[in-house]
Amino acid sequence: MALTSDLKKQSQLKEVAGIPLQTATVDNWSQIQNFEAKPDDLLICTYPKAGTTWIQEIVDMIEQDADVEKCQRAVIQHRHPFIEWARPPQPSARNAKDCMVSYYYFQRMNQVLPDPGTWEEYFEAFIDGKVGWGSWFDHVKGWWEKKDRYQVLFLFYEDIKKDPKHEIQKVAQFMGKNLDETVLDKIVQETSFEKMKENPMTNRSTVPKSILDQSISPFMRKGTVGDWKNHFTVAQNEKFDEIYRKKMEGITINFCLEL
Ligand SMILES: Nc1ncnc2c1ncn2[C@@H]1O[C@H](COP(=O)(O)OS(=O)(=O)O)[C@@H](OP(=O)(O)O)[C@H]1O
Repeated sequence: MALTSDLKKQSQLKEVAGIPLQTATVDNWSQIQNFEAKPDDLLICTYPKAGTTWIQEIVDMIEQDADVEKCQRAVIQHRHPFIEWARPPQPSARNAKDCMVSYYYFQRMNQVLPDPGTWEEYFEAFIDGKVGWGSWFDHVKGWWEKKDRYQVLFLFYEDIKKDPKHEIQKVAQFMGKNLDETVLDKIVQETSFEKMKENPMTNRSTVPKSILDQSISPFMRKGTVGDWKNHFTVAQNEKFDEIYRKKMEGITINFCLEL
């Protein structure tokens, strides 16, 4: 308990160009900024809680031709290290409302991120981009505007949820892989929420409780589209939609908010 609250106290974020980030990231920023990708590197660029772990597992399963044993070689955060963790594009977007709810629970259970406060407080902080890794709006707008200029595959969490086979096929094509039907079906099965929730290489169960306290909220929490409806009040929803319209003006992007 003491360790937990000490970590929480040290979990204040610092900023780079106005974007709140973890202290270790900010302290190593020059090294991170100098990262040079190799021509065949594949970057997964997700807003927190948008389905990072899901797309990481899908990409690894594609690379390994659905060899489950090979995908068990290490935990997901080692198979696909985070550049900004200073131990070192494929943006995946998830609708802002579900991201907000998922992030709120994550900040409650993650002892190295600041305490999110009440849901009402968090709602305001998220809208203002005063959360780790900054504004959802800036992330999505930034990548959406760049997607046609670079070799970028823009994916939506909600689409993967709706038709995983079709979306996984799209990722494989982007990676230049031709998957036969059996391999594809296996990837769909192995990357389902239920399977990944039970898989110690993806469910973060190997991370100590002093860092991720899964008794507060599991890392693999619900994995659904539309959980925001259980959290947003009518007034919050109206306010959010108004802000969304303003911030996303001129962006022709359609997020699915329920299935
Ligand atoms: N296979 C699969 N299917 C559906 N949903 C899945 C899957 N794997 C992870 N998830 C859900 O994604 C949310 C976690 O997002 P991230 O992996 O981006 O989190 S993190 O930023 O890396 O901490 C988190 O969402 P919530 O359940 O809404 O909290 C996870 O449950």
